[in-house]
Amino acid sequence: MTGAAAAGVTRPVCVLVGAPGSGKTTVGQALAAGLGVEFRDTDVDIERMAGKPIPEIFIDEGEAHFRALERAAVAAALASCPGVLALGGGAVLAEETRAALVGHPVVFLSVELPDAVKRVGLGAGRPLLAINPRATLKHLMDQRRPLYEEVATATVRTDGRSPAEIAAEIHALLKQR
Ligand SMILES: Nc1ncnc2c1ncn2[C@@H]1O[C@H](COP(=O)(O)OP(=O)(O)OP(=O)(O)O)[C@@H](O)[C@H]1O
Ligand SMILES: O=C(O)C1=C[C@@H](O)[C@@H](O)[C@H](O)C1
Ligand SMILES: [Mg+2]
Repeated sequence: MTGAAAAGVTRPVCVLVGAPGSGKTTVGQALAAGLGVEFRDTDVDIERMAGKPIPEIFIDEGEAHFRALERAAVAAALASCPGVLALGGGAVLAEETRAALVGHPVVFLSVELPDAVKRVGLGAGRPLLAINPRATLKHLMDQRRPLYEEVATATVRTDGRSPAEIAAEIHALLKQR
């Protein structure tokens, strides 16, 4: 038994970070299935906590309120998720969250703009991409790449690769640890 397990502390086997459309949810589900562990997504936790979809939180209470819910959701999940945990695309903007990720196995799913644009389409369900999705996505990705790299213990490229292939690479990386 590890020290953490002996102390009754639950930690994710893998935390996924990356831009909208990098595949955190899709790859995370495949990875969790392959490892036989639960999959958790902080976006889903936030919607449950707020009792409404993320676009409605942005409209009704604004982005600052959403980010506060997100910081709380990430902290709770890091302390209670025993499986694969996907964070929202903007979670790493919070210094508190970046600090909380230290010591966890964090995989940055990298994606370049052409594949990201294909994957998010018109940005449906992603409030930050509601206007001019391509330009906004480019701006978000440029701003956030250093933050994803700062928290990551490994980076896995996703361009032109299938979710199953990416999940298999992460599975192999986790086995090496
Ligand atoms: N490697 C891939 N190749 C092709 N399509 C992909 C790949 N990964 C994800 N997709 C598709 O791209 C879309 C976005 O993927 P997904 O929702 O998993 O991204 P995300 O990183 O969770 O985004 P968000 O930050 O908005 O939650 C989905 O339609 C998914 O099927
Ligand atoms: O990139 C972002 O800032 C976001 C990504 C999504 O996962 C959601 O967390 C929300 O739509 C905000
Ligand atoms: Mg997602």
